[in-house]
Amino acid sequence: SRKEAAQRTMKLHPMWQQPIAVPGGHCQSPIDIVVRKSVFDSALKPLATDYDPETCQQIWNNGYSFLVEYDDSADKSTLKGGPLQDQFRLCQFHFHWGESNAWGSEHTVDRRLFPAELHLVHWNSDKYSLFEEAVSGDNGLAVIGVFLKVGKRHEGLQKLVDALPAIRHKGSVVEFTRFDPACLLPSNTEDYWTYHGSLTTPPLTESVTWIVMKQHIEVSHDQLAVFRSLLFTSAEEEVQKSMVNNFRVQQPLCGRTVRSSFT
Ligand SMILES: O=C1NC(=O)[C@@H](c2ccccc2)S1
Ligand SMILES: [Zn+2]
Repeated sequence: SRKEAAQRTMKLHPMWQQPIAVPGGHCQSPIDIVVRKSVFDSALKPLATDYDPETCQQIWNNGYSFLVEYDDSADKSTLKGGPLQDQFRLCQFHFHWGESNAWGSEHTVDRRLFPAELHLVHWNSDKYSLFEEAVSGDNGLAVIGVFLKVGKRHEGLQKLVDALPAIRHKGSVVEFTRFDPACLLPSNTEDYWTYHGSLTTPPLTESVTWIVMKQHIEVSHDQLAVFRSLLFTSAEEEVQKSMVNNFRVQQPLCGRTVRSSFT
């Protein structure tokens, strides 16, 4: 088809053919966080996460990233506080990364790129009864973004890294239990930027309260290399494409204010 021909010429994975714009989308993500333009808000509280490792269910390759999914049928792994008024349930976390350590994050800080970015995705269980409803609802989602830097090995991440070879191909899933995602948060959960934005993949809905942590976490070069051993493609496809550069480019701020919880 013309679309496939266009994708072939653009040599882009269908997913990452950057949509030119979302019709009427003035609150898109990710963005560049300009530190000196962020506005300190003393009303912003520390994050209050309360994650239950027993709700961890599986890890799978969805052809764009790998997701660790949690049982969100009850208020067991929750996020409150920060900029949020309501209680949010953790449904999954995943990462975005580059083919090299020079880039890979979705958000940037004063144009600085990080090699990867963790997203912990939560939905508003005070307002909605399902993630699918919250995705397109007002104040539906809260996503915590954590930057990754290459340095010392992250002991908590290793259990996840060891599971990746079993889900190399798109569509593969394995059981993954008793993982506490709190171990992936930086020690300082008081300092963050927050702004109103969107999902960074389709449906790109503008239902997200973004919470981007100021402090990064460190992972080793070898741990990040295992992320890059994953594939965008399923086992049947004749051409295997390595899962790298699965990030969206920064979007216009369109007059939005980024608040900071710290001075
Ligand atoms: O933070 C985000 N990262 C993504 O890949 C987007 C997404 C899309 C659908 C479900 C969960 C997350 S939104
Ligand atoms: Zn993401």
